[in-house]
Amino acid sequence: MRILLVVNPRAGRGGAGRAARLATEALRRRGLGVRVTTTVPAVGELEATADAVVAVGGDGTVHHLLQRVAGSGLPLGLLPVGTGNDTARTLGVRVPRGGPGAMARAAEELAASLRGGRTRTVDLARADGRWYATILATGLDAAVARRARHMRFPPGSARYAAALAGRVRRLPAYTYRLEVDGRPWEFRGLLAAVGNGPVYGGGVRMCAGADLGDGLLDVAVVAPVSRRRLLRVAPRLYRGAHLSEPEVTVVRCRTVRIDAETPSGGWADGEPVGPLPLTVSAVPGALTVPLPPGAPAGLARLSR
Ligand SMILES: Nc1ncnc2c1ncn2[C@@H]1O[C@H](COP(=O)(O)OP(=O)(O)OP(=O)(O)O)[C@@H](O)[C@H]1O
Repeated sequence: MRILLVVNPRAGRGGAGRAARLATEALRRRGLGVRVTTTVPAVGELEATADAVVAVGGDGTVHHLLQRVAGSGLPLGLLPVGTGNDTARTLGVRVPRGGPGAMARAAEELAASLRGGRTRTVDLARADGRWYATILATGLDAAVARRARHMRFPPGSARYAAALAGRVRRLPAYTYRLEVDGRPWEFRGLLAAVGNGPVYGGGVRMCAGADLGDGLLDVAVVAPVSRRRLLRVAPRLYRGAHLSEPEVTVVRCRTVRIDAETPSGGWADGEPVGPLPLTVSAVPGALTVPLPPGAPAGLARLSR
């Protein structure tokens, strides 16, 4: 079995090189062939030279790889060394925290999953041809994603909270025009988030009910709120407990067209996707991921 590690030296706080060395050792010890690269190969080259590919980086690294592996059946493993690591959280992959021991454990787990050879498929979303795994942000959250991308401090997922704090002085209200499975829906909103998975922004569970195996998108919209109210509710976002608040509405659908005059357009997996309008569809089973050897039966349920 040939594994290609795609390493992003810019991810997180620069631990990607070390993580890649640990993963290489762990994989070779299990008899797997390993190649390491810092550039994402074209899809034909990937399929011809690798039996599985691993993203050693954060959500941006995974996002760039999704554009190559989605729909191909080529398994994508993760060694999450980014800032937010929301795709890893979504897929139940351990995010190494607490020094070298944690990184070594994550590398061993990854190698054991790939060696085991069991995989499952999960849904992806596609926004005007761009694949993503987590959530497409628009409105306030797109502005937060844009700001977080240009910040170097604080490290880790606290960066998104800091970016939000910098955006709450004047909260926007946009006129949104959605088509949800063809049905028009117009409202004034602070943001609208289109979730394939439940989480973005370093652990914010905006679309907490999103299921990677249901073939559906969870569209969470938030009505305009005061700064005071937002700051009060914000901590609940990390538990998904905001969903019962009166300003929050969630609808499930296969396809949504989303339009609003916002300055930041759409951002998915922490990356810019483009200006609105965007049409997003759920694509069932588009991503194949390795399954840990002791994975519970509940995960295998997602295999198609
Ligand atoms: N193949 C690629 N081509 C161009 N840019 C890339 C590629 N892979 C990653 N990047 C860029 O590198 C930057 C940092 O990578 P990444 O997003 O993986 O780490 P991070 O920002 O620390 O983590 P996270 O996204 O989890 O918060 C991102 O802006 C991303 O767009």
